[in-house]
Amino acid sequence: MTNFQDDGLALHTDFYELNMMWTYWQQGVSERNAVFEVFFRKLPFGSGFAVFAGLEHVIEYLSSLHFTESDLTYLEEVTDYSPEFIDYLRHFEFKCTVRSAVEGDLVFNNEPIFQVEGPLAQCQLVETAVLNILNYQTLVATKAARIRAVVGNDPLMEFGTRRAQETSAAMWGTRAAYIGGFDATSNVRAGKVFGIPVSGTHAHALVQTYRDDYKAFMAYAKSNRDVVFLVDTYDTLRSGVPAAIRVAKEMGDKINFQGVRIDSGDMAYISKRVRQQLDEAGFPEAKIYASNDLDESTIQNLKMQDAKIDVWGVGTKVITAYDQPALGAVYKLVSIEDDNGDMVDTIKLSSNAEKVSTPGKKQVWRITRHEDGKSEGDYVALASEDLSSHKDLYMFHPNYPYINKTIKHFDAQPLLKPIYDHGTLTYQLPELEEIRRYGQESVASLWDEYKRVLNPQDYPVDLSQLAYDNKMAIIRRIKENVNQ
Ligand SMILES: Nc1ncnc2c1ncn2[C@@H]1O[C@H](COP(=O)(O)OP(=O)(O)OP(=O)(O)O)[C@@H](O)[C@H]1O
Ligand SMILES: O=P(O)(O)OC[C@H]1O[C@H](OP(=O)(O)OP(=O)(O)O)[C@H](O)[C@@H]1O
Ligand SMILES: O=C(O)c1cccnc1
Repeated sequence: MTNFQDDGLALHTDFYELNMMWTYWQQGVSERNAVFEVFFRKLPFGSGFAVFAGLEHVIEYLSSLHFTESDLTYLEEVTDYSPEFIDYLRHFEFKCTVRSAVEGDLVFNNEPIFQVEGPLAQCQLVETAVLNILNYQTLVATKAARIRAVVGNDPLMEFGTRRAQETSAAMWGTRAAYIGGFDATSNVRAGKVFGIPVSGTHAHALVQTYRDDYKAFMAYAKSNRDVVFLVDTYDTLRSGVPAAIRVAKEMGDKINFQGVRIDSGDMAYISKRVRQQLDEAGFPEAKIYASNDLDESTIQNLKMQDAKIDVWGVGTKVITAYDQPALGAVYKLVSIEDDNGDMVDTIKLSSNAEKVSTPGKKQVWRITRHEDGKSEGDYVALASEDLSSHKDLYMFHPNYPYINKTIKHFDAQPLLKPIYDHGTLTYQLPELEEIRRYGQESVASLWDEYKRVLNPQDYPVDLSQLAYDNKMAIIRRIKENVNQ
C-alpha cells in the first residue's frame, strides 16, 4: 500500500465516523440538522470541579478542516466509498454552529460543555477529534489546578515533557497546565509557540560530566546567570550544598545565585537541613527547589511536614494526569431533524441510570444569589427556555428530586458561549495570559467545600423542570414502543 503524507486532520477520526457519514449520505440524511453535546459523567481525580481547556486547539482543528487530495486517494484505496461520495468529501466545508465553555471555565459532571449543531454528517465527523482534544486538555488543566490549590502562592514549574505521551501531548499539556495555574515550563518550544514563561535548572548529567559538584557548578556559573544548582548527585548535605555555597560566594553578583534543587531522598528532612546550611552561609534569600514525582498529595504531605521548599517542579504526574489518565467525556446526539423538518430530541438509554443521556439542545446556567454572589449550582435547561421570565428558581437533583431548593433573586450566566455560527468563527480567542488569569479567578471564586483536594462536596448540577419532563416523556415513549 502507498504511504501518504500526513497533511491534514480530517482523517484524525475513527473509521466508524466516516462509515456513518457514508451511510447518512447514501440515505439522503447527511444534511439534516443535528445537535450533539459533549459531557463527562464523573469528575476526575475525585476532584470537586474541572477546568475546561482545549478550545483553542479545537478551533485550530475546525477552522482548517478539509479533506486533502491525499486523504481522498487514501480513502479510495481502502474503502468502497463511491466516487460521488469522495467528491462530496472533496467539497466538505465546515458549516456547523458551535457553542462551548471557554478555556479556564469551571465545568462539572453531567452538563454539556461543548455543543455542535449543523449537518448531521459534519457533526459526526468531528466527534473523535473534539473528544480527543477536550478530554486530554481538560484533564491536565484540572490536575494542574489541584496541584496549584495545595501549593498556594509558591512558584510552580512544569517539567513534564520528557514523560508526556509524545510531542503533541507535551505541547498542549504544557499549555493546559499553565491554564490550570502553573507559572512556567521547561519546554522551550511551548515557550516559543504559546508565550509561556520558560525556566529551569540543570540535570545530573552536568555534575556527572565533571564528576565533581564544585567543578560542575563553577562551569555552569561561568556561562549562566540566575543559577539554581542541582545538589543531590552524590551527597546533598556533604557535597552538593557546600559546593553550591562555595561557588555562590566565589562568583558573587556575577551569577545571581537563586538557590538549589533537590530531586531525591526524604525531602522534608533534607530541605530543612539545606535551609539551615544556606542560612548559616549567609544565603537566606536562596530558594530551595524540589522535584521528584511530586503531585498534590506529596506536596500537601511535604507542606504538613513543614518542608522548607520554596519552588515546586512537577512533571510526570501533571502531564500524564497520572492517577487518572482519561476524563471520559462523551459526545451524544441530543436532537435530530425528522422527515418533516421538525427537530426531535433523542436519548441514549442504559440500565445504568448515570449513563442515560439528557435529550434536547441545552444551555447551562451558572446560578448565583443576587444579594451576595453566592454560588448555588448549575441549572441545565433546554436551550429554548427563557430564564429571565423566572422570578424564583426551583432547583432539584435530577436523580433525587427530594433534594431541592428555591432561589429568590438569582443571577444566571450561560456557560455555553457562541463560537461558530454556521461555520463562521465568531469567538475571539483570548490571549493565554488572560485565559490563565480567568482560570485562576474561576477557581478562586469557588467555595472551599468544592475546592478541597480530598472528598469535596458535590457541586449541584440540576435539570430544569422542562428538561427533566422532556427526558421522562421520551423514556416513557421509548419504553412503550419497546413493549409493543
Ligand atoms: N518527606 C517526604 N514525605 C512524603 N513524600 C516524600 C518525602 N520525601 C520524598 N517524598 C516522595 O517520595 C517519593 C519517592 O521518593 P524516594 O526517596 O524513593 O526517591 P529516591 O528514590 O530518593 O529518588 P530517585 O529514585 O529519583 O533517586 C517521591 O515521589 C518523593 O517526591
Ligand atoms: O519527577 P517529575 O515530576 O517527573 O519531574 C521531572 C523529572 O525529570 C528530571 O529527572 P530525570 O531523572 O529525567 O533527569 P535528571 O534527574 O537527570 O535531571 C527531574 O530531575 C525531575 O525529577
Ligand atoms: O529545569 C529543570 O530543573 C528540569 C527540567 C526538566 C525536567 N526536570 C527538571
